[in-house]
Amino acid sequence: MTRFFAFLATIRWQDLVDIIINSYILYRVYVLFQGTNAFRVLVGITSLWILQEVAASLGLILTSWAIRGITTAAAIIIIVVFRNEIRTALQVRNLKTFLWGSPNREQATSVEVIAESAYQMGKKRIGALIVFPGKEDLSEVIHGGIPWEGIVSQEMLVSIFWPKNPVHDGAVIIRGNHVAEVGVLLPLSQRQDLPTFYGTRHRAAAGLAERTDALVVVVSEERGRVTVAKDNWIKPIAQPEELTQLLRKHLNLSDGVSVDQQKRERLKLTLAGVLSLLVMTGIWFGFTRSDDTIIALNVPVEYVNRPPNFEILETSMDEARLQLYGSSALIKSLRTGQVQVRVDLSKATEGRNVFPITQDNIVLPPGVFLNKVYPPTIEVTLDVPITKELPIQVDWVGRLPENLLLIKAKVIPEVVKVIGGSKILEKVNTLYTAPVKLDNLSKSGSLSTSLVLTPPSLKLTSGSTDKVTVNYQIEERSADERK
Ligand SMILES: Nc1ncnc2c1ncn2[C@@H]1O[C@H](COP(=O)(O)OP(=O)(O)OP(=O)(O)O)[C@@H](O)[C@H]1O
Repeated sequence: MTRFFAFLATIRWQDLVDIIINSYILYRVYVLFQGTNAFRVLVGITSLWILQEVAASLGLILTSWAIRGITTAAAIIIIVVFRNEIRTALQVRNLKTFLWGSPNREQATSVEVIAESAYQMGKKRIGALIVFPGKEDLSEVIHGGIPWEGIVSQEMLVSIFWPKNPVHDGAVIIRGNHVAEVGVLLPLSQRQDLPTFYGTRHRAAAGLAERTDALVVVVSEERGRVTVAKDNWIKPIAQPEELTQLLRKHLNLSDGVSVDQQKRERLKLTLAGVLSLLVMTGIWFGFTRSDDTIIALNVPVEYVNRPPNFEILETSMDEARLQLYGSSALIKSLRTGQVQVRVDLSKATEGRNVFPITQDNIVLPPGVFLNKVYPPTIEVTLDVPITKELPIQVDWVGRLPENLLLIKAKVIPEVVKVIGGSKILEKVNTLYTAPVKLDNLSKSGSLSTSLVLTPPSLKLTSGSTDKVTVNYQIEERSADERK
């Protein structure tokens, strides 16, 4: 028991927030995608992944390797094949619905108006085909629609299907409280068991219902009967109330759904919430509480907040050796750059400064902890920058041929101004050019070369250039000199 409480004490508030945020994301993915094909495939991929982990833990090398390949390929395929469905699921009206609401519930379709219109059209023998999409994307199976942004009303529906209207042929698509498209061609059902008096209008309704999760209402021009097609069934509906009920259920509008169904829906969502929480807690434990692993890392030391009037002359160490520990999953995923050692120089003074390296100087990713650090202190010597004029000398290398003699060499400019730490510049009295090979020279002339700033902390003053010209004079040795 005491062990359990000791364990609880190690859980930080950040860990709880972490689990809650990720559980909620998982729960929202379920709410937005439930019932779609993409969701079913996602569940399949997750099951494959679990299977692969089990196979790996049992040591089934080939099986786990093969499942991993299939899972990776399937994850790419899901995005390509279901891109339209994913887009539809994410296409909600506002951020609030995306983060909080139920995607179907916000669209209050006037189901009574639609039911009333269907029976009115039936009475007047006006044929109609009305599609109510579910969660699945229809764009792959329907064709030829004309966009139509109009709020649903009895007058509008009747006038669209009025036989003299140019767009009365085909189906209308209802989204929320809008007629989204008119004149849409639906796929025909190939079923043999449909009654013979069902013509192409009814076959089109059955065809779309078979292929997708849409509900289609048909009004027969010949008989005036209202028929509904959904999944694999198609049946006449005698009363407007019954049609209203069916539409409410399909559109997930609560007051039309029975109390039982509402309860079931609530239970399903609660279960999804609890399951998301359990899954995320499990993943969190797997990640952060697996066996502790220790690693040693060499991390470059960063010196920050250097007072602008000082230069760093010398440091005792450029790297600190850290011994870190944490769960093996976190330690394995550790990348350079996630760990930083920083020494704050804001309070440093001229000369030698000693800084202790403690937990406060080290930035670690969450879940990774410091065990030891070497060295425990770092020495930093700071210096004040000054400007100094230095003569330039040519760095001759190699030898002239035996018969030649370098008489004179002049560097232009002869001096250059550099900026550097006062202690450094105390010891520097000359600046050299880049090495110039004597072996290549055969007669007097001039050449261009550059300056080498040594030590590298030196900088040229503005206006100075690191390019210099060397004019040199070479003469032949006399016979006596050669001897
Ligand atoms: N693939 C289709 N997609 C959308 N609408 C279609 C399609 N095929 C036919 N229709 C609609 O159905 C009408 C033809 O209906 P048809 O008489 O063949 O069918 P029906 O099932 O007997 O219907 P009704 O009882 O109204 O006569 C067309 O004018 C057109 O508006």
